Amino acid sequence: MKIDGIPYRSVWVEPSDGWSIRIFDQTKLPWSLDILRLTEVGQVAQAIRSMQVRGAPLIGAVAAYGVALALRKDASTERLEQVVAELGETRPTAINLRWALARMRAALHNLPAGDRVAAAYAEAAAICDDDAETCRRIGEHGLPLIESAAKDRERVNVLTHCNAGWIATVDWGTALAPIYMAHDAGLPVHVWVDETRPRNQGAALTAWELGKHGVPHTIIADNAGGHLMQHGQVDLVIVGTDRVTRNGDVANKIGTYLKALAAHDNGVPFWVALPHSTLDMSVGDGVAEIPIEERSGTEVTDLTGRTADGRIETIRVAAEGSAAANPAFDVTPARLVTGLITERGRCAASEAGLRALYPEKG
Ligand SMILES: CSC[C@@H](O)[C@@H](O)C(=O)COP(=O)(O)O
Repeated sequence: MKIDGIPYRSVWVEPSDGWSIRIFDQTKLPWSLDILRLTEVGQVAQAIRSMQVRGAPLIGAVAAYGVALALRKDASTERLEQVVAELGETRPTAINLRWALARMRAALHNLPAGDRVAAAYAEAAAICDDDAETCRRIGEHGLPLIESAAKDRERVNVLTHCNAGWIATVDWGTALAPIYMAHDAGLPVHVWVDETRPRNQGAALTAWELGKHGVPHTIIADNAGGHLMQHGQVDLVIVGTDRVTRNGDVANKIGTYLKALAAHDNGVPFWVALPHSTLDMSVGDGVAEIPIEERSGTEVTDLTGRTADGRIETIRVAAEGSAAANPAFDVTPARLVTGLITERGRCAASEAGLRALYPEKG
């Protein structure tokens, strides 16, 4: 996608700068567009943990390049196993991270050590190309939902939660891909952007992305969605996901479950967009089995923003001395999900639906 007319992906390599890796520092958006240069696997792990890079597909892609950076120093089998294990621990909920690392391991394990660095860069690049094309196809398969909603409305109101746009993937995004395609096709799409406390990925990142692409949108407090649905102001919900189980349960940013409950109560279609790398067929019951990341309580008690004179500052908004809990994801049971939008088409959020689209998945 483009920023001020210049096409970008969310991660890229600079061969002319020692094959170092570039990402946007997402903790600085929307205030400044800082590009980070990563040359060591430790920097990659830190960028994932601190959420300088985030979004399920993107952390997988960046971790893949992290393997390549690590192997430049030591391409032994022992180091390969170690770095795959270490990067896999950086964030627990998004399965894309482990999917990408398993793919790297499978591609590299049986190669002679001397061939591994070039093969690692090539495999990481293939993961990126795969993700960009997969997300483009998710857009194509989600577009008809917006097209049909547009037939009897002056404006189609889509509500989304967190950021499942192009900066959460390598390109296009998952939940936002159909929205970009609808907007580009001239459809009158408008997006309700949940602010997404505590880290504000909606207000900071989704709103920034949509604004750069010229897509009409309005930021709302997380608690406003149910009210808007009761008053007929939401035509459909589209969210991304960090892991979908074989039953069709959906892990996504904390607060997604409450949106699904409100959508169910109001008869609003609730769609989930995902690439194949987000499917975890080894898990059945998502509520019981998906590990939910617990992050620092300071993300709840504090807020970061830009002051009038341009400084980025973090201030405490909570009462002094109170404890804060910060589960970063929740699981929406399949019964609340209208359907899944994948790169292979749409399906029911169920084992039968997923197996029909992905017969090769174990
Ligand atoms: C295409 S991204 C899908 C999900 O990763 C996204 O909705 C989300 O929950 C991101 O969480 P984050 O904690 O910001 O990495």
